[in-house]
Amino acid sequence: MLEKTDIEYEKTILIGLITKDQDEDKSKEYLDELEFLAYTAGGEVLKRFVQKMQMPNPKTFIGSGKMDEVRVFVEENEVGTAIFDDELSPAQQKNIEKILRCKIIDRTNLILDIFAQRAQTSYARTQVELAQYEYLLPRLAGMWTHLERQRGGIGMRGPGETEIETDRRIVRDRISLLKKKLEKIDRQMEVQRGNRGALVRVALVGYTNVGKSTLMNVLSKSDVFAENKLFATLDTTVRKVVIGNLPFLLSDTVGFIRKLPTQLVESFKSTLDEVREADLLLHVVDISHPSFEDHIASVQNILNEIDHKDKPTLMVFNKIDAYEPEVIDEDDLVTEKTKAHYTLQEWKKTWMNTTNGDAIFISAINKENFEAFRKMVYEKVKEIHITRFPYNHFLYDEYTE
Ligand SMILES: Nc1nc2c(ncn2[C@@H]2O[C@H](COP(=O)(O)OP(=O)(O)OP(=O)(O)O)[C@@H](O)[C@H]2O)c(=O)[nH]1
Repeated sequence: MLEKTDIEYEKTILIGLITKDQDEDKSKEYLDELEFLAYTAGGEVLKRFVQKMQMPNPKTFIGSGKMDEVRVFVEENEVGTAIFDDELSPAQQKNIEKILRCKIIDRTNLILDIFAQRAQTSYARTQVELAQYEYLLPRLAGMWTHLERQRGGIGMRGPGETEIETDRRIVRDRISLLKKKLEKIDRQMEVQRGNRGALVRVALVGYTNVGKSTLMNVLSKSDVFAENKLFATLDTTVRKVVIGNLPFLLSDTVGFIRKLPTQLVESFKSTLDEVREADLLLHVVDISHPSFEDHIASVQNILNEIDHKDKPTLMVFNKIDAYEPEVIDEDDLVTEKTKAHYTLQEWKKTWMNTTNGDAIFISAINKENFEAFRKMVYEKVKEIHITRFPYNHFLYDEYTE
């Protein structure tokens, strides 16, 4: 496991906006997440700069006065990297580099970088490399030319500098080569999936760091990599799990995040096929996270994008051990909605109603409510099994712990 002392952290600043559709609290939450991403990528955040603006400045993202303040801070503190909380256009990136003269990374680039750092297998590496080249292609002209001396670290993993600076044609060739390589592996994986026979397939989905791998471990008693950093899992792990006497296949796949770069959704299509072909989704949510409702919406958006919004889904609210009730001012308790979000108990009621009972509240770490969860998964898998194989009365008589 990577501890903070194992690597040298890069001096980093974050830059975000408070816009008309994003209030101060939201902006803080987004920057908290960006800081966690930066930390995962190897950055130590010295300061956050936030500006209130109707919309991003088309030339430099933030206004010129603010940019001056940032420039002075960067110079005085020898900041190596400035991370912007949105995707920058190639022109914005170039203009900002000229002013700040440090590495300029946007949210998309940062996520791609973490994926590059985390990719373990040649398949995951190929998928990330493809996404990185697709991100780079429109940004090639004249990019980073004055930054040669500062290469390495955040945002610089993956395609090497010679490729970055060669012309678009070579990059396009590389893209089509990688696509062909992926297609070949995809076909092999399709065959593998086809060979898995008649077992019901269950897929864990959810925002990054919600506890999917931990849950996979406790359900299958295996040893899947779980870490308190984002995107610990990039490759899909599939395990056979038996609950009671009913076997099924459980897959743990890449975590989702707000504004997951489209290049990544595209190149991870086949990893996500595991989700597409699942009979049942376990949508894991970290209920102790203040933005968990936004996370649910982000996951649902990505599921819509990959076209399976209507799949049977069990909402699994994890980390109830870490849930802290929101402290709400007495005066705020006037509306039913506010009241309903007050305690874990009230949350349970709300979600049980919203999901018609397809929700469960657990702690994967200390196994709280775990037997009820196992039983619920068992019942759902059994239901699917019976519908699919009405004549195969199988072994499932009763659920046993
Ligand atoms: N307090 C608490 N922490 C948990 C619980 N379940 C998991 N965690 C922790 O949450 C962190 C993330 O867990 P993972 O299992 O790696 O999460 P993941 O969803 O697979 O993460 P990605 O690979 O980023 O998608 C780890 O530090 C876990 O120990 C829980 O029930 N309670």
